[in-house]
Amino acid sequence: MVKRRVHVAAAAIIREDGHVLLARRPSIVDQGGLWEFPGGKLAPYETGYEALRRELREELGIEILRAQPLIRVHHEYADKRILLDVWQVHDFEGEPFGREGQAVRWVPQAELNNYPFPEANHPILRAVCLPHEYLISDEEADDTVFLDKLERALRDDNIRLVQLRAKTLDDSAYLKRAEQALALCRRYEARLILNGDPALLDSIDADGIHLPSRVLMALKHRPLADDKWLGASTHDPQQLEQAAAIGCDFVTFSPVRVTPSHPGAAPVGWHDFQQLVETAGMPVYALGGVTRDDIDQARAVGAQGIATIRDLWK
Ligand SMILES: Nc1nc2c([nH]c(=O)n2[C@H]2C[C@H](O)[C@@H](COP(=O)(O)OP(=O)(O)OP(=O)(O)O)O2)c(=O)[nH]1
Ligand SMILES: [Mg+2]
Repeated sequence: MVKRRVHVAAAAIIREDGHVLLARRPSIVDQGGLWEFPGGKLAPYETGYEALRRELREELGIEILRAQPLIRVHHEYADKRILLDVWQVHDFEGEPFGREGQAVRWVPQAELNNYPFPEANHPILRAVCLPHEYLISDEEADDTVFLDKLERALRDDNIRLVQLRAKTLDDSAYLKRAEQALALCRRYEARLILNGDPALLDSIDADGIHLPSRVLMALKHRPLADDKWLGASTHDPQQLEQAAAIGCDFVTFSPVRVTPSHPGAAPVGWHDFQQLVETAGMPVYALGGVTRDDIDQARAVGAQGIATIRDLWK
């Protein structure tokens, strides 16, 4: 049987207080009774954005004023192949309500896990909960200098996702720094991801682990519980596939551009990056020679956003 292909535009409407708008699919339709991001199938000749605007008029009675791509998810159901083309809606007119009688609810991000979603939605939930900038900390000999720089990024640049990368520290110095960094991140409600062995989380209750690509490629299973974040560094299609196979929640992909830190590495460029992100099946941060000024460009080609050391670690 040749499976039907379905292209669906859906909306992640995230309020300023972080609540996300969900709707419940009527019990009689496909995936009935499950919660979803409002939206629906593209009509012939419609673009994703046009379909999004029409569906939200029809389903919620709102008029979208501004939206940006969030993530594209390809998923195979038993009866069809689906592309979920998900947009983050930044601005709309009207008060959303269930125009087709469906339940509609603003849900705090922390409670999203309590709602049953269709299988394809897993990466969307990751994308909704992750910020668009990922700060990777630089090598820093002194703890006090390190903490000052970290606090500056949290306070002045509003960073909410931090990777503690410190290859030059030994284990005990790393743990000591991680504890201090975690306390600081907690104060700013930022997440701290440790770069290293998953067993680090037994000693310190950080928010997750970031795997170097070499470690990623050696794993057979996801090495973390589901309530922690698992990230990984990737540089080619095989590593992206492996990240999906072991259930990573997000990845960085590098180098996208020429970067002084890795002068020998061939940059992939935005065009090829877009092809890689399209089938990644999880949020991807562009890394390598990119700055905050590149966030819109990165998102336009499907990325979650950018990851950087240089631009945010000052
Ligand atoms: N809108 C939406 N659809 C989703 C999500 N997750 C997911 O697997 N789907 C699937 C379920 C359906 O097979 C398909 C969306 O179709 P739909 O029934 O909403 O399409 P539509 O609004 O155009 O409705 P219809 O006129 O075809 O009945 O995508 C999601 O988060 N939002
Ligand atoms: Mg619909």
